[in-house]
Amino acid sequence: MGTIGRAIALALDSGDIPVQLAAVHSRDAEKAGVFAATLSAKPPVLDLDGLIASSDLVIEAATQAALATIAPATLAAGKDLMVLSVGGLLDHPEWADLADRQHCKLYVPSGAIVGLDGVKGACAGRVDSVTITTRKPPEGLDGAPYVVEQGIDVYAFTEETEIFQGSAREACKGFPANVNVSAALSFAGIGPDRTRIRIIAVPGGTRNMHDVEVIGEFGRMTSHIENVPSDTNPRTGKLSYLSAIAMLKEIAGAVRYGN
Ligand SMILES: NC(=O)C1=CN([C@@H]2O[C@H](COP(=O)(O)OP(=O)(O)OC[C@H]3O[C@@H](n4cnc5c(N)ncnc54)[C@H](OP(=O)(O)O)[C@@H]3O)[C@@H](O)[C@H]2O)C=CC1
Ligand SMILES: O=C([O-])CC(=O)C(=O)O
Repeated sequence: MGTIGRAIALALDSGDIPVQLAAVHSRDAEKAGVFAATLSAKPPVLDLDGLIASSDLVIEAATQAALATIAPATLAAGKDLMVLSVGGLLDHPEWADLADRQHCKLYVPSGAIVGLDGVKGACAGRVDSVTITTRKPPEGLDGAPYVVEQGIDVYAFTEETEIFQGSAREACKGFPANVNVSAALSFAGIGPDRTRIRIIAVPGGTRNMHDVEVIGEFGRMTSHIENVPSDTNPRTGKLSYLSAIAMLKEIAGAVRYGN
């Protein structure tokens, strides 16, 4: 029931998508209840087991830490799962196997990144490198575990400054609420250890930006997004929830566009 969860709930409540919001879940049931009461559907606020039991598809939009509980519980119950805290999937390849055994689906929307269709196509052939460069204003990086551990003052920079360079797997540990896009890119592409990421703090920046470059036998592909930070979480760009809403529409519909 954070930024993404509420945006999805509101989209479902508008009635534009043929999907019913069965229930919501939060650590703070009272706070969630206040929000749920504003929806015309008035979904019940349930504990996790109750939510899973009453749903066909569970959408995780919480944290990587919460995903460690939500994913195995949902999949073990044979229910489909959509994951936003995508970095939390990196160290759990067994969840894909569990979904397979339970005949249910694990969905990862593109979220705040663009071009994963092309990356998937490219990876059907030989790909030599995948690199993502993430640029965020200080507010979009503040408080990340890596920033805290390294004692980096993200507000002190006067010009664009690279604060991290490494693999997507390392980045998702150091920046679990900031670069889930690099995990989605890894799954679409060449995996979290070969996918490289640079994270750049942009003083005075107003957009969360991600530049992806893929080089392979197909040639070279680049993508660029300038994502407006959401109103309630500066780390999260608006396309994050719009992408999840679009994926829900496709799941509920008969036609699927793109790859
Ligand atoms: N894939 C992508 O492209 C993107 C992914 N993300 C990721 O998606 C996730 C959600 O993002 P966003 O909505 O912006 O984050 P918010 O911080 O706005 O909301 C997260 C919510 O999760 C709740 N929460 C935390 N722990 C638990 C738990 N154990 N059980 C239930 N609820 C819990 C928090 O509520 P409270 O603290 O009140 O309990 C909070 O309301 C994050 O992990 C974020 O990094 C974000 C942007 C893009
Ligand atoms: O919205 C963004 O820029 C991406 C983001 O927070 C994430 O990937 O975790």
